[in-house]
Amino acid sequence: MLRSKILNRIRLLKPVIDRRCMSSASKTPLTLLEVDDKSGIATLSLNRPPVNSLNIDLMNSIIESITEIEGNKSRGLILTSANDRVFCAGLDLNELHKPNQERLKEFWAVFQDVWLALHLCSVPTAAAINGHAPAGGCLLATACEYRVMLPQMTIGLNETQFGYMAPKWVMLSYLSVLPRRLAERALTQGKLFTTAEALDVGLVDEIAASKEEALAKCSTFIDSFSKANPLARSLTKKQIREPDVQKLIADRAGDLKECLEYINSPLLQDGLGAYFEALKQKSRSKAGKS
Ligand SMILES: CCCCC/C=C\CCC/C=C/CC(=O)SCCNC(=O)CCNC(=O)[C@H](O)C(C)(C)COP(=O)(O)OP(=O)(O)OC[C@H]1O[C@@H](n2cnc3c(N)ncnc32)[C@H](O)[C@@H]1OP(=O)(O)O
Repeated sequence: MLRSKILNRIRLLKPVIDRRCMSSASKTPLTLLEVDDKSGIATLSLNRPPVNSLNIDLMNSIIESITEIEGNKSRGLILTSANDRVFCAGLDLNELHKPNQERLKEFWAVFQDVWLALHLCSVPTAAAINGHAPAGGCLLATACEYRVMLPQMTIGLNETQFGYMAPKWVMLSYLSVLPRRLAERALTQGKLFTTAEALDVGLVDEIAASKEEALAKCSTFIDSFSKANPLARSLTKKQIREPDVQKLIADRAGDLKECLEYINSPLLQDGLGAYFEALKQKSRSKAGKS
């Protein structure tokens, strides 16, 4: 079966699930996993300061946590952030800018893996988006089945704003939640939706006033499956998601090759360099360092 093939592959890649990746700087875990004894719902918090940008270690940690959740019979998974301002800033730009080629190959393969693991997770999944969720952050949220977002945040696939085109399978996540015409416009504009706009177009399902409320609303969504047989539910989810998943699985190597060429092209490297520098400059000005 497709799902078990992928999960087996993930397990082969990561045979020890209890050794969750640690941040090399602080030795704190990059994800925090808590399972509520009463509800059986697992909360997975991204914990890579300052902005939960996705590097190889964080993505591996997410995959390991999902594998653990599927193994420990949790009833559902809520994805959230340990940071009050940022859900996830997307891919770590350090991995994309002037990359080491071998590391870039590994990075892209793990990026594909994390999308597959979240997309095919057998238990109900919901994102409590308690901060900004640009690019890869939006991708994690849209791979979940339900989204609850805090006010005054932003979410969207903004790749064209920094000179990139989102890969085909990333676009599919958008198409699974937005009508085609709207997805096309938002993708080409690189639009970041405010929370209110995201609710209006259906990119998120609900707004919550606080993180606690967002978690509670995600739990209510997960509870809505209490009358569904878990196996039948997960097979149905898999069946619906299979065409999108197959598009990536059928050509992972081709996707990797295209991405490497694309990411390495001088024009895109220059654009990304300028974007990243502007981001650092903004951060320095905020801190009063310039
Ligand atoms: C033909 C085939 C085509 C195939 C396509 C191939 C390839 C396409 C690849 C493109 C895919 C991209 C997906 C991505 O996810 S790329 C990442 C995009 N992310 C963003 O644009 C977000 C950028 N960040 C922000 O907008 C803000 O940081 C914020 C998330 C809104 C948070 O704002 P704030 O709280 O004010 O924090 P700061 O801005 O001050 O940042 C603090 C700190 O963090 C650094 N940083 C922020 N984002 C990233 C990041 N994504 N990666 C690495 N570092 C990041 C920022 O520089 C500050 O650090 P310093 O203080 O050290 O400067």
